[in-house]
Amino acid sequence: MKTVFSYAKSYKLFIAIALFLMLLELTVELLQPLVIAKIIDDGIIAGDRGQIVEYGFLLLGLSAIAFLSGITNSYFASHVSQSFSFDLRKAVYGRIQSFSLATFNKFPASGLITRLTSDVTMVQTVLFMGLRIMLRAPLLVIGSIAMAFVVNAELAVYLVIVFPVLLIFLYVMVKQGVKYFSFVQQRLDRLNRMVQENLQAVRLIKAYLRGKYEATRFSEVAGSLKTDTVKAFRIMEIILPVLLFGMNLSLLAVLWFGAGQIRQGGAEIGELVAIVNYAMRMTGAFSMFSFIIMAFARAKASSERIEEVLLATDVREKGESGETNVLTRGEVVFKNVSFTYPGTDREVLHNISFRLEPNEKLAIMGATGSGKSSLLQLIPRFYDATEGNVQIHGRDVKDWSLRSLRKTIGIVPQQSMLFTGTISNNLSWGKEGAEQPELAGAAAKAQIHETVERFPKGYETRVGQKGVNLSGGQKQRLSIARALVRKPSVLILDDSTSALDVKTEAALWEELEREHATMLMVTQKIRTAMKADRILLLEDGRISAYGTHQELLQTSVLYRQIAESQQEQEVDEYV
Ligand SMILES: Nc1ncnc2c1ncn2[C@@H]1O[C@H](COP(=O)(O)OP(=O)(O)OP(=O)(O)O)[C@@H](O)[C@H]1O
Repeated sequence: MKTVFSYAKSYKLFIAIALFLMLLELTVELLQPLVIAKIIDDGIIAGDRGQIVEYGFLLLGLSAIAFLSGITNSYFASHVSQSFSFDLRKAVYGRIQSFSLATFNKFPASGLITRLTSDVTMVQTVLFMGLRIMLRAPLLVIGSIAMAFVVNAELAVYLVIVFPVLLIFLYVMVKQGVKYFSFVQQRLDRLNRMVQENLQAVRLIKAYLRGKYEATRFSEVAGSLKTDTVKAFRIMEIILPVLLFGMNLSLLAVLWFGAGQIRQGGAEIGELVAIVNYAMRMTGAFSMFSFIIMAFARAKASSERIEEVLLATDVREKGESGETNVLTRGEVVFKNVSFTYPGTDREVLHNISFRLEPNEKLAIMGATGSGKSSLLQLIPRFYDATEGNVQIHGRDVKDWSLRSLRKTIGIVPQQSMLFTGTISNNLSWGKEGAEQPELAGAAAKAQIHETVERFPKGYETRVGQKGVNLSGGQKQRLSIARALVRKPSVLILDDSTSALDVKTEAALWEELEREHATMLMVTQKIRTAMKADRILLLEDGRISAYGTHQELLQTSVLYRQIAESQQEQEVDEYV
């Protein structure tokens, strides 16, 4: 909890003010029974109206102070807790953004969402309670006991007799509570993961008529969340009645022995009333305990989960900082590169070496799972090569700052990903502050400008979540335009033209050929690959062939087979 609550440090002054006000409210509250005792003993029983009025005004004054300090304390407590949760959320989000992919993959996305939302809310609530009632309740109990001893020590003893038992009971309950609430957060993670997956795959669920099956699965997951939450709350529900039972036993003892003392003249009525009043306040404080313990148990579980993110070790050798240089040369070199995904033991790339001069265009081909995407991911350092090195602009990628490196690379991923916003917003993602003509120019190269112009709102057309209102081909071309806006010196296209028709793809290729960028393009089509300067054919993570189309036709049996099969396919399609 230490790391999480260190984010409250910036609000030290406000925390001190809130705590001071809380103590003031508490002190006033503890003085009130004393004044009531005075009204009874010195005023009512002694028949002195002057004393009654004097102490009456004092009581009113104390109530006013308690009221005002209570309200001001609430103001500061909520200000501090809201600002704290804002800072904490920002820090967790920033940390997630800074993760290398290897670390990011260790956390399911739904788990990160729960941490950013409900876990942060839990610790925020506990900080608010801490400044408002969490300390107040135990202090009220301790203060009430102390004041009861001041009023009448013999009777006060009956208030503390049950204490050790109640404390042991509370300790056991807190431990259990933390355990069960941590289960509850895990269940919440699972539920989030499932909802996220289902909403993403809603078309698939409809197409495969899996709605009913998924609804049953959802009920099971939601059901286990319910069961664990009920279990956790049941533990908490036991706390209050047990505490109240213990306190009521004490109160009965106070009344019984207090009445005896009054009969024998050993105590005043006002004293007994004051001690009963303190006992009632203690009971009230105890009833707050169950809420506090519940919140504390949940916050402890939540803060541990948040700290998993904040304190995660993220191994990336270099490149986190450093100045941003504009890298424009554009050579790409792979030198004896082998690669194994972190946390696995199967090498997916073996001893890959090739060199691309600036502006050279490389087509990468290979069967599914042969390592094409894995190879491309090493250039922007989504992962680092396990052996050998990848060089760009004449230096090892690890020697550039990540910002410099990524600023000069344009990436079009295998699955086009667009964001909610306008088409313009999506395109300017490639280059912050890009002017409209730049966006339109890039869109024209990506063969999507005319289509966008035909939309009633043109570039201001809103794109739904993940581009739901666009076709697969339109999304692919917008993703390409987004990369081109950047004017990258290295352009990476990971099978990003699969949804384009032959004519559009040819026109796109003509534009890309003219682009001043070294290009690595995964493709399954020989017709596209043959236009590249070189072709790299991968087979099970190894280079099976490398050269021009003509060279590969001569040297690679596999390439020839692919070429022939695609030619036959085209003839079949034509016939
Ligand atoms: N994040 C990952 N963690 C572990 N293994 C992975 C990961 N991503 C891919 N792999 C494995 O690496 C191998 C190469 O996958 P890769 O995605 O590079 O192939 P590909 O040639 O791009 O395939 P496709 O044409 O289907 O996209 C596969 O065996 C795959 O199972």
